[in-house]
Amino acid sequence: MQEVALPDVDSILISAPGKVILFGEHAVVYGKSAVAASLGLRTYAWMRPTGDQTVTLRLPDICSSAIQWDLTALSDFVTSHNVVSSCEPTSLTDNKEAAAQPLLKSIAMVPGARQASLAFLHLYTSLFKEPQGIEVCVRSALPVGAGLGSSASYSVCIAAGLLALNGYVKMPKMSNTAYDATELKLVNDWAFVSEKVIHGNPSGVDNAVSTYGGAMLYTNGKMEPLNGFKSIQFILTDTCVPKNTKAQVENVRIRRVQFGPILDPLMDSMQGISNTCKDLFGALEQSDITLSDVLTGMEELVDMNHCILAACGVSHPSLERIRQLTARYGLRSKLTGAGGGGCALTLLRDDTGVDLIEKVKSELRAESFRCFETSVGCHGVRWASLPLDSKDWMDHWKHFVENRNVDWNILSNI
Ligand SMILES: Nc1ncnc2c1ncn2[C@@H]1O[C@H](COP(=O)(O)OP(=O)(O)OP(=O)(O)O)[C@@H](O)[C@H]1O
Ligand SMILES: C[C@@](O)(CCO)CC(=O)[O-]
Ligand SMILES: [Mg+2]
Repeated sequence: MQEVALPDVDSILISAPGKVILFGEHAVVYGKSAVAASLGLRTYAWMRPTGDQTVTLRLPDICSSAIQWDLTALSDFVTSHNVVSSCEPTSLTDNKEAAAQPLLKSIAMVPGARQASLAFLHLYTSLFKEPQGIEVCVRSALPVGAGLGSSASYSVCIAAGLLALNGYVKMPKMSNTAYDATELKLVNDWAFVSEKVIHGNPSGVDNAVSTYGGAMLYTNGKMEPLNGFKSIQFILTDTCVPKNTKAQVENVRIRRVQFGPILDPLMDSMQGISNTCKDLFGALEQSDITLSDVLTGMEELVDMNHCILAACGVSHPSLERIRQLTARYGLRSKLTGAGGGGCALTLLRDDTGVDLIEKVKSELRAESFRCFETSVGCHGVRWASLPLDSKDWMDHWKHFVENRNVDWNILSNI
C-alpha cells in the first residue's frame, strides 16, 4: 500500500457545542425558519495518527468497547467501491452503505453506535487518500439523543478532525483559534453529510449552529444572527425518555403525507412564530420595546409552538407533564429539538427570582427529570493540534473521558 504522509502532529483536540431550538423545529425541515442558539455544553473529540494497521473509534458515551477496523478491510472497502478521496462533500450512497455492513457487524446491536460509526466510516473513507492507522475518541458533556444537538456536535467534531488530519483545513496551535470562512463552510458541509447518515433528512440547522456558534434565524441554509437571544434565560429539562430524531422526523413526514392540508398550515404557523420572534428581537435592539415586553410576547409563542408541535405528533406525556408542572409557577415550556421525549425548555422572565427557579427545578428533579445549567450563544467549533509534549493534556483528557462532567478550564478553551 502506498504510504501517504499525514500532517506532522501528535494529536488533535476538537470541540463543538450542542444547540437549543427556541422555535421552528420540524418546520425547518420543510424550508421554514427556526430560531436556535449554541449551548455551553460541548462534545469533544481527540484524534491521532498511530502509524499502525488499525483504525480505532472509541465512543464511550454510547458503547463500552472500542470499535476497530484493520486497514486491509478498509482498503478493500475503498477499492471495491471506487471511493475517490476528495474534500468535496459527498453523501453516503445506498451502495456504499450496503457494502459497509460487514464492517459494522460487531456493533449492530448497540443503539446509536451503528449510525455513529457508519457516519465516521463514510467521512474517513471519503477524506483519507489511503487508509491510515488512527485512533479517535469522542466524549460529550451533552445528553445523547435528548434534543440538544448531540448528533450535530458529534458530526462537526469528526468532520473537523478528519479534515484537519488530512490537511484540508489548517491546524492552529491552541492559542490561535481563528478559522477562515472557507474552512468553516467545509466543516459544516461535511458535518451535514454526517448528520444525513444519522438523521436521514436533517434541515442543517443543528450542524450550522454547532459549527458557527451564536444565535441565528436559520432558513434553508441561510443564517441571520439574532443578537437579542443571549438575554433570554431558560431551564433545560431532560425528560430522560429516549428518543430518536430520525424516527420523529419520519413520523412528521408520514403525517404530512396523510394530512397535507392540515400539516402545511401548521408549518406556515411556525414560520409566523419565528418571524414574530425575529421582530421582537429587532424591536428590542432598536430600544422600541423592553426585555419584559419581549418575554411577554415569547411566552405566547412558546405555548403556541409547543401546541403546534403536539399537533404534528411529536410531544410525549413527560413533556406535557413538564409544561403542567412549570405552568403552576407561571412559567411556559415547550419541547425542544425533535421531541417524542428528550428535552423541554422553560422560559424564565427577567423578574423570575432565584428561589422560584430552584423550587421549580427541585420539583422537576423529584419527578426524575434532569435539569441542565448552561449558557447560550457560545463559540462554535474549535480544533487545534496539541503540543508534542502533551502528557499533561493527555492526563486531563483521560480524566475528562472518565468523569464526563468534570469542569476542566483547559478543555473549555477549545
Ligand atoms: N457523544 C456521542 N458519541 C457517539 N455518537 C453520538 C454521540 N452523540 C450523538 N451521537 C450519535 O447521534 C445519535 C443521537 O442523535 P439524535 O439526533 O437522535 O439526538 P440529538 O442530536 O441528541 O437530538 P436532536 O437531533 O433532537 O437535537 C446517537 O444515537 C449517535 O448515533
Ligand atoms: C427536528 C429537527 O427540526 C431538529 C432536531 O434538532 C430536525 C432538523 O431540523 O434536522
Ligand atoms: Mg440530532
